[in-house]
Amino acid sequence: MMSLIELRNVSKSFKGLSLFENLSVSFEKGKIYGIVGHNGSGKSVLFKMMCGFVFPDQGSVIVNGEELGKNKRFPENFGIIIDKPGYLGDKTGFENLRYLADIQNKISDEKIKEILEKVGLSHTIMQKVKNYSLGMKQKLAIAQAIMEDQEILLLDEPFNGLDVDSVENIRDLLKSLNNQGKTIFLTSHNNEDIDILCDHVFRVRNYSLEQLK
Ligand SMILES: Nc1ncnc2c1ncn2[C@@H]1O[C@H](COP(=O)(O)OP(=O)(O)OP(=O)(O)O)[C@@H](O)[C@H]1O
Repeated sequence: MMSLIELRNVSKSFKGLSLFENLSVSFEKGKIYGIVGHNGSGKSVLFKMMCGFVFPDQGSVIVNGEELGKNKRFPENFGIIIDKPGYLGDKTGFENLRYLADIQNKISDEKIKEILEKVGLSHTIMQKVKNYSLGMKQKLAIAQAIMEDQEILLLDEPFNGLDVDSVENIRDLLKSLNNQGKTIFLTSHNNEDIDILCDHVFRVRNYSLEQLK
């Protein structure tokens, strides 16, 4: 079976800080993958290379059979949370999603409302994002990542700042997206999230990925 995403002999460093050396790994469609590792080990950089935000110094990243950076500058089909997403503070959560949706595709207002409901933000629809709590911003980031029905989700710390019930809700949401065939990659410093959700788990170690599950 063709891999969904393959990294071939990838090396990446920043100003003498080596993060990956000759990393080769492949990921299949339809799974939930967990990526764990120490602060600063390179999890976010890995995600950025997988979606073409950052290019490896050496080696290649192949998504759906196409090498990133060759013909494809930017792969479609990724829903992404990496770093803190920049929002327009003076706009409501709804308006922020509306704005992002207009840049990319056409999404109906109903669909945006449905997504806000799914992540647990339907009651804050009239509230400005600058007044959102940490957890509310995190839910908005999740909404942004999933609203276009993207096939591949790269979610860096999706549970950050969420209360217990919200963690449950988002876990269920991710499972249902996975049941619909989406491939999900997530990082977490919480082992329970990783254990409960992930089919496979990799740890960033020795400038490479070590498979734990
Ligand atoms: N554009 C960049 N320029 C220079 N250094 C960078 C750049 N991007 C990342 N780094 C460095 O690469 C290392 C890995 O960063 P990364 O964000 O991938 O870590 P992480 O594993 O996601 O950490 P955390 O668990 O804290 O989120 C860090 O030391 C970071 O400072």
